[in-house]
Amino acid sequence: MNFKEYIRVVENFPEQGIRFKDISTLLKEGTVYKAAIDSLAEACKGKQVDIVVGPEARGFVVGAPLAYTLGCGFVPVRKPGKLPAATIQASYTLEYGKDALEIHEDAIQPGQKVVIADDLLATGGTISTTIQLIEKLGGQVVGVLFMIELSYLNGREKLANYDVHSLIQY
Ligand SMILES: O=P(O)(O)OC[C@H]1O[C@H](OP(=O)(O)OP(=O)(O)O)[C@H](O)[C@@H]1O
Ligand SMILES: Nc1ncnc2[nH]cnc12
Repeated sequence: MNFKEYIRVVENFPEQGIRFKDISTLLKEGTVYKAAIDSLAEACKGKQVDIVVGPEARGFVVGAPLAYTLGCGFVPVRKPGKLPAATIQASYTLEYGKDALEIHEDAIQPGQKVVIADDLLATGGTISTTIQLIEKLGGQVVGVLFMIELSYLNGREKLANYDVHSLIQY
C-alpha cells in the first residue's frame, strides 16, 4: 500500500517554515490505518517484544494499536505533570520548541524487551529522550518504529545504535 498518499502536508504549521505531516488523513481511513499498524507489527517479528512505549500524544495512536496487535503491554511516555504515580523525567529539544517527558518509574522491569512507536521521526529528540527513560529503568530497546521519517533532519543519526524502521520517508 502507498501510505504516503494518505499523509496531508500543511505548510507553515505550527510555525513559519515547518511543513507539517498530518497523519489524521491516514488514521480516518480504517483499512489504511490497520494496514499501517500491521506493517509495523510485521517489523517486530522475532523480537519477542514485552512492551510497546508510545510518546504523547501521536505516539499513542501508533503504539497502543501496535501493542494490541502484538498482544503485549503498552506504556505511555507523557509530557510533565500528566502521570499520576512516581515518575522519572528527561528534557529535550524538538524541530519546533522544547519539552520534557516522563515515564512511571515502575512501568518497565529490568531486562524487558521494548519497542518504541511514534508517528514521526524529525530531529530524534523525542525518541532519544524516550530511550534514555527506558534504559534508566533497565529496559532493552529492541526496535524503534515510525509511520513517517523526515530523512532531511537526520534524526536517524541519533539512533545509530538501534534498529529503526519507518513506513514513509520524506
Ligand atoms: O523527532 P523530534 O524532533 O523529537 O519530533 C518528533 C515528535 O514531534 C511530534 O510530537 P509533538 O512533541 O509535537 O507532540 P504531539 O504528539 O503531542 O503533537 C511527533 O509526534 C513526534 O513525537
Ligand atoms: N514536520 C513535522 N510534521 C509533523 N509533526 C512533526 N513533529 C516534528 N516535526 C514535525
